[in-house]
Amino acid sequence: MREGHHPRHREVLEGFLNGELRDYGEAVEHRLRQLMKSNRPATMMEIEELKNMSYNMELRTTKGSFEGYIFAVKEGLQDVEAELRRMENVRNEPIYLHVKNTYNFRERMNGRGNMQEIQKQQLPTTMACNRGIYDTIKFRREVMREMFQIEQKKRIRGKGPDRGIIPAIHFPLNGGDVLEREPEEEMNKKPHFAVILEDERNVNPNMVREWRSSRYHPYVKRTVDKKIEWLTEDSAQVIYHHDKYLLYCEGVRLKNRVEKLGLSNVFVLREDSVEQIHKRSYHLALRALENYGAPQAWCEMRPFVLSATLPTELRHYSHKHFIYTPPTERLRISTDISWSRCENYTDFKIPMYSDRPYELWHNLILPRNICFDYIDNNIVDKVTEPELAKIVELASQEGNHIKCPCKPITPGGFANCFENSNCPCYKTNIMLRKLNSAENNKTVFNSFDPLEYNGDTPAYHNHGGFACSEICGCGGRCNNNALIIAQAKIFPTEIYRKSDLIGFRVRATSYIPAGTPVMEFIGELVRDRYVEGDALDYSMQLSDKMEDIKYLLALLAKEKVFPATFLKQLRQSYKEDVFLDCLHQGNKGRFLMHSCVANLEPVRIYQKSFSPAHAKMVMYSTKAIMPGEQLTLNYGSGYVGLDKVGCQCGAFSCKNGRHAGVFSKLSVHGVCFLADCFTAHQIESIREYEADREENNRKYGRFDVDLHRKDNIPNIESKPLVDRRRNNL
Ligand SMILES: C[S@@+](CC[C@H](N)C(=O)[O-])C[C@H]1O[C@@H](n2cnc3c(N)ncnc32)[C@H](O)[C@@H]1O
Repeated sequence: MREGHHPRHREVLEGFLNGELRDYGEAVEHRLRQLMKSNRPATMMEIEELKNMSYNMELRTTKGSFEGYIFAVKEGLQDVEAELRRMENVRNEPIYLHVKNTYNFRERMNGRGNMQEIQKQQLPTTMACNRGIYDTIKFRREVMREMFQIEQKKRIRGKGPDRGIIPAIHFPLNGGDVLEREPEEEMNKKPHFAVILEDERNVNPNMVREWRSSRYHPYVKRTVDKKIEWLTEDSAQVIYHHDKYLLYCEGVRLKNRVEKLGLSNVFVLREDSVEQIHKRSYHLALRALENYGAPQAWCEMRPFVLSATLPTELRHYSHKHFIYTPPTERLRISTDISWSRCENYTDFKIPMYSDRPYELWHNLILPRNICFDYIDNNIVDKVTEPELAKIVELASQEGNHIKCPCKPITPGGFANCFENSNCPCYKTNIMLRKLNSAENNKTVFNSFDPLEYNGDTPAYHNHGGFACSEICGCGGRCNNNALIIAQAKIFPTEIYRKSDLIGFRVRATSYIPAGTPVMEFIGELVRDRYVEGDALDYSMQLSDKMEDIKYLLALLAKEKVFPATFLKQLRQSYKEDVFLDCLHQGNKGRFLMHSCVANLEPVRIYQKSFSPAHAKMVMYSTKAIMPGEQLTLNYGSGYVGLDKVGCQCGAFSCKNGRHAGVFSKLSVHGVCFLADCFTAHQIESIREYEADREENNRKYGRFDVDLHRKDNIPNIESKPLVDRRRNNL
């Protein structure tokens, strides 16, 4: 190869000629034809010359390989669309769009602002398909249409400084290029086609920077087939220490993370008293019995009398050990299912394992539905959910949102918004207690104290909190933000499967105290009508049109929280039930299984305003969760997805379990009996955990060693048994 030549330049030229350069006018076309005729590869200089001629065309070469090109939309979009289709056919996969500078373009079109100002702002708008693969094409068309309309209004053919404002659609040639999306920070500044709720706020400002600079992993936005291929290629058999060392390490990891986020002075892993445990057990018992559908005979909670041993009825279902010992040899499918989203955080990774007996890396079979793109914030597709997108925009106007002016006492510290009667956010938080019909409802939604339900059994419409956010004076760093711990992702977890029957699940790999906001359930906000097919198994209801209008909106109206006009619009956003769909995009919440005695309970926490798009689904622990325990949710009695195989949760009071008959005809005292069982079970497990921790501390050193020492993060795993290199991807 001669110097200055690129092996693929000829291909590029052909591409230009056949496709995107067609509209660049005669001069460009003529030059191109000349070059083609010369029957030799074009030089870099010639390409440069062409680039200058077609002022808005950019050929990008990175590390000697042609990665993609930019179309300038000049005459019309039909050609571009035809080219898109052609490329999709050739590559047999959808092409994702990357749209730049459309905002500036639009501003200019509307004749607003002076050009220099607009140039200075340079607010690129990046758009990527939100609804996953199946809606790509639809979404793309919408974008096309919108751009075409803009283009029709006025055509700009100027040169020089104007060139930056021509809308360009970037069609990556290889999947890897997709990772060149703008950081989401940019997307949030001026969303044009897609509305992204929330910025990537985290409690540690340093982290935000790191986070934003992180790039997408090439895995993200691949087709499902490619993803399966990728995961299969990446899988490796690994050996772990066969004692509890792994769990000890996970404990250290948790501590490190708490420390790193500056939470160690405010958040403590607290253990409940026996009375508190029993109170939670009573709620668990009520909730477990809801699975039976029929009205139960309730009884007043009675005090728990600690007996020395577990009740015999409970013995058969409680494991011999509450603390799990990880298998020595495992098939690791991924070191981190959040991919490079979190690559800078060695402490925060979500590995995925297959622990099926006899499964080895060469006979690994993965189901398609494990493929998804990891996201941190709920998203709304402006095209499919215009109402929700609109209400988010409206809520950003003064008077339509709630924020506080509070400031932290010491710089970098936490503000005391909670129990500050002047804080509007705190007052709203307390106002929500009125949703609960219980007389003495004191359910506390603050940042660091364990959540305790008082009164009613938990349900969306009668329990919820309001949290400070980044628009407040405190920036959300205060004690009135129940989302802090969940969003800090301090609890290490792993995804694993043991049998085909129930697929992949989530387990905690460290201790989680009761009443803690463990994680958020993240997904795409969609209306009821879009939840179909596989999405039925991966969606969670976020708002209920009947209940929410009856309770939540009625309360907001009564308390005159918002102006009447906004309240009316708010009501519109509750016209249909809204779900969080995490089939294509979500977080680890999509792997949560159902249990008749679930250890997580979803609670809605609102921020800024009160539309479904402002609600966060936070998973609180209903009891102390032991290291290695599976994280579960109660899917509710309406969920029919378990009917095929029957519930496999294995809980004592499971509706598919041995004792189902007993629980369906439970006497008044049965609830108390069940609560007693749960309490005894928990006391035993906490006792075992403490003994285990003591033993680990003796064996491996203190748990609370100097957290800043690098060698404090032990190397928990040995090398893969088989060295496998990625090829052909
Ligand atoms: C949200 S997904 C959970 C993740 C899923 N196991 C996977 O591998 O992607 C829900 C599906 O998991 C299965 N599932 C969840 N809980 C179950 C249970 N207790 N018993 C049996 N299957 C369950 C059902 O097939 C259900 O439709």
